[in-house]
Amino acid sequence: MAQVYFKTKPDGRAVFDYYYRSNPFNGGYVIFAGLENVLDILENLKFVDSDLEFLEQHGFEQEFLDYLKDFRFHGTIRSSQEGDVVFPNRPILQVEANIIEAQVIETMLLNLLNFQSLIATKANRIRHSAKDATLLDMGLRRAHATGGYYASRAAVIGGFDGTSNVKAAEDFNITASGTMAHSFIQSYGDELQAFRDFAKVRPKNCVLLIDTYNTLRSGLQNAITVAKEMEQEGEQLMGVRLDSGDLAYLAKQTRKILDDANLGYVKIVASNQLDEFVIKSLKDQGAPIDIYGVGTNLVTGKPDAALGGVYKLSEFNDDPRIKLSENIIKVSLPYKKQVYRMLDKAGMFYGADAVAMFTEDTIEQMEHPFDATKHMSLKGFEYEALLQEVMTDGKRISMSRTVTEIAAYSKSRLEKLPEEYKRFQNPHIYKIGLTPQLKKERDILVLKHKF
Ligand SMILES: Nc1ncnc2c1ncn2[C@@H]1O[C@H](COP(=O)(O)OP(=O)(O)OP(=O)(O)O)[C@@H](O)[C@H]1O
Ligand SMILES: O=P(O)(O)OC[C@H]1O[C@H](OP(=O)(O)OP(=O)(O)O)[C@H](O)[C@@H]1O
Ligand SMILES: O=C(O)c1cccnc1
Repeated sequence: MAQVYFKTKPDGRAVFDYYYRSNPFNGGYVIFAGLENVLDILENLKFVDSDLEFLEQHGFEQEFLDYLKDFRFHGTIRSSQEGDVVFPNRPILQVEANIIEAQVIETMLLNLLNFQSLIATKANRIRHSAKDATLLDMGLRRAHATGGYYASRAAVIGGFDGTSNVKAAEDFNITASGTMAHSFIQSYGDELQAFRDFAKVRPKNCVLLIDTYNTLRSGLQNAITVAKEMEQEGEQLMGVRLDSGDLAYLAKQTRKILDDANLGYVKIVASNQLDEFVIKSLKDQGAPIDIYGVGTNLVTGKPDAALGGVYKLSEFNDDPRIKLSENIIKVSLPYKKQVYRMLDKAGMFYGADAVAMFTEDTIEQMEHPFDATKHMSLKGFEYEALLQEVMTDGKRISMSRTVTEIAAYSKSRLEKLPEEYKRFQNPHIYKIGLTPQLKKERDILVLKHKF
């Protein structure tokens, strides 16, 4: 496509929208993640000699390859802030650029935003169940190959506290954490000696895995012995980890036995195929678990596996563009747009985002995108414009934000979303409406292209 654009309309200006059509996990929202990584790539995007040689072998013309040699992204990006709570069928990010530049970045942008938004959302659901407990990502070994790297980043944006993925911890400046594997204890055969050696070499943040042989009769007793020995050395055992069996029963027994041994400070860590539902159930059963380690279900976004975000052309050389579909919900929104979020008197999200043409300066009403009987007056509402310019002419216009800052922002945004949108069963549906002008212009284009 890029080579054809280069030969036929090299100066074409495009506007593309990134959005998704339905919430994952039957949930009520998505946590938008991956923006900083997209901006990093856009600032540094180029074709090196080996890329050009590869493309030459695939029949691309010399003139086009010469163009790619000096290729840089010079576009403008307007976007929701990374970490914000977002909803289906409204632009989350908008790219305004030369058509070749805007097209070449499509798959990279979708890959980063769809995956990280899926995992940040899953992480946030787990955070919702875990309440104030500590959450650790343990998923790299079960992740879809290199996806694990970005999953660890997204997990922290969604509310996790740390990761066992040391490379992600180093690169994204997030907390690295870990306990021990069964193989460590198996290698000794003698569980007590394994615990002793570990505690001696790594006394700080030491967590002993107690289910290799028998959780209550062997692992816990040996952990208590080592905890007492650590006290003699002026150290404290941080915790014990349960990784099998009935986690509620074992956590209650473990807590009682630790407390009876005057080890009230020793924390209980639990892992084993956890997700938001198991953690909620454990909480409901009163399991005294302080720290949850979550792997597979987090980093694979189980059971959904992908967020179906799309990248659709909405304007070309200042003319609106539309994509029709048999399925009315899949008809795209033409024109360059802005999205406004309605706030209630207390500054909480009211439950409605209005999509407007970028050129509209007052918005007074929003209409249901397809149901002519449904509309809502926006008069008297405070609102926020959600698509903010983050990149102009290929350059970021503000400092990049750290993962910790993004996570804090995400938390503050979620606090503004009323609880009924966060529940797991039949969450309240957040309203997305179109201004009458945008709806009218969309319908004119639908009729123009209809057969
Ligand atoms: N009290 C509980 N309430 C609800 N779910 C639990 C409870 N205890 C454990 N689970 C969950 O039930 C599932 C049990 O899985 P599984 O049968 O593989 O465990 P296991 O047999 O104890 O472990 P392993 O095979 O590793 O020895 C896991 O997802 C676990 O997190
Ligand atoms: O269950 P997940 O949510 O995916 O969490 C991570 C799991 O990975 C580890 O087990 P694994 O069997 O890989 O190794 P281990 O022998 O070290 O426990 C760990 O003990 C957890 O059980
Ligand atoms: O630190 C741990 O205990 C850990 C890390 C990754 C996977 N399973 C366990």
